[in-house]
Parts: sequence; structure tokens; C-alpha cells
Amino acid sequence: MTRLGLFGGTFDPIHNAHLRLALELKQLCQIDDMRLVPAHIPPHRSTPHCSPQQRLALLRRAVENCPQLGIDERELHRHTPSYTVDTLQELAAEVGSEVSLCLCIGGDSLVNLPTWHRWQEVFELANVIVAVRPGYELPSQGPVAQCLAQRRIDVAQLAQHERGKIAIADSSLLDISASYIRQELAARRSAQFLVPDSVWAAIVQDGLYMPTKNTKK
Ligand SMILES: Nc1ncnc2c1ncn2[C@@H]1O[C@H](COP(=O)(O)OP(=O)(O)OP(=O)(O)O)[C@@H](O)[C@H]1O
Ligand SMILES: O=C(O)c1ccc[n+]([C@@H]2O[C@H](COP(=O)([O-])O)[C@@H](O)[C@H]2O)c1
Repeated sequence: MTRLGLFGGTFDPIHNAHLRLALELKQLCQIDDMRLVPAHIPPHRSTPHCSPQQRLALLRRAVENCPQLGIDERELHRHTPSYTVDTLQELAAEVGSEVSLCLCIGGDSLVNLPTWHRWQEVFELANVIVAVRPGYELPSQGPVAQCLAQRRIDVAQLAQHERGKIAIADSSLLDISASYIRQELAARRSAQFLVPDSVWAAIVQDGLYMPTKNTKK
């Protein structure tokens, strides 16, 4: 069975930790097709600083030299909040039953999963792969702990389950966040080396996230 990996985010902007996580999970979990899925209207945060078009342009730059990673633009074409369950439903109908959907998230997103729109339905459509640092303490109480007790498998068992399971994957998780990058740029400091060189060149060229220029198009 083919595995289609989906790594969603606001990507405001995409940075090296996102890219490294996507690449590590693709390799570790033997994902055949790994796609970054930029959110148009992220459900649980305020409007992103850059427009969807600007964030997409940076994503395209980020993966231009990385054939292992692709971009799925479907959320950008929807004008409703970018609920993951809607994306998975659309994809499941499109790819058919021979493809196992693997939703990839960071450990910080796992703890918020029960607040997602129709979150239990995610498991009817996909497996969830959670990237955590080695030694990360998973929740021991509450809905996430219950969900793990019912659904947890090892990464090596993904092949036996098309959907409905959670695999915890050790990952390096670089200590970079988009908010730190935005904060540095707003203070006129450099964010070089936190993002790919191609992304950095575009940020500088267009003055993105910097105080003097208007970043909305
Ligand atoms: N440093 C990181 N290492 C691994 N995963 C990350 C890291 N930062 C974000 N993620 C994961 O990437 C996905 C998309 O994150 P997002 O686009 O919100 O980036 P962010 O850097 O967390 O942004 P912000 O700082 O604006 O909140 C989420 O699943 C999140 O868990
Ligand atoms: O479906 C939801 O209700 C939901 C709630 C919060 C976040 N998400 C998704 O989780 C991913 C990371 O979100 P964020 O806000 O951390 O960039 C992104 O793909 C969002 O669409 C999804």
C-alpha cells in the first residue's frame, strides 16, 4: 500500500525545522509521497502575517532543490477555515483505498488535537504520525492519553494499518519557530541560516516580515 504523508502548517514562514521534520518522517516512516500542506485560514490562530500567496512562494522556493518533498495546495483554494478533517476527506476520496494517508504533526500539535474540528474523524481517514524529540514525555492523562492507549502502534507497524493509529516517531526537532523568525525580522535582525538560502533571499528581496515594507499583496 502506498503511503501519502501530509505535513500541514501555517508556514509563516517555512523554516528548516519544518523541512527537516518532513524529510526525517518521510525516511523513517517510508512515506512514498510527502507533501507540505499550507493552511489558507489556520483554524486556531490569528491571520498570518504574510498572505497565502507569499507563504506559498516561500514554500516553493524551499522545496525547489528537494525532490523528496512536494506541496499540496488544496487548502489555499478553500475559503473556509483550513480544517484538517476536510483536507483528509477530500484526499481520501481522490486517492482511493490503495493509499494510506499519514497525517504528520509535531508533539506540540498532539496535545491540542482534541480541540481540532471533528478530531475523532481524523482517525477514520488517516494514521497520525507524531514527531517528538527522543525522551519527550507523552501526556499521561486526558483525551490524548486515552487516544494513545487505544491507538498507539510502533512506526514499524504502520504497514499493517491503513488508518486509525498513532505512531510516535523520534525526530531531531530543530529549535526553530516561525514566531522567532518573525520577531527577529521585525527587530531588523537577520534570520539567515534558520531558513533555506533560497527562502532567505526572497525574504530579503521583498522585505517580508520587516517593519518598513507592507507585506500584504
Ligand atoms: N521546531 C519544530 N520542530 C518540529 N516541528 C515543528 C517545529 N515548529 C513547528 N513544528 C510543527 O510544524 C507544524 C506547522 O507549524 P507552524 O507552521 O505553526 O510553525 P511554527 O514554527 O510552530 O509557527 P509559529 O511560531 O508561528 O507558531 C506543526 O505541526 C508544528 O507542530
Ligand atoms: O482541523 C483543525 O481544527 C485544526 C486546528 C488547528 C490546527 N490544524 C492544522 O494543524 C496544522 C498546524 O497548525 P498551526 O496553526 O500550528 O500552523 C495546520 O495544517 C492546521 O490546519 C487543524
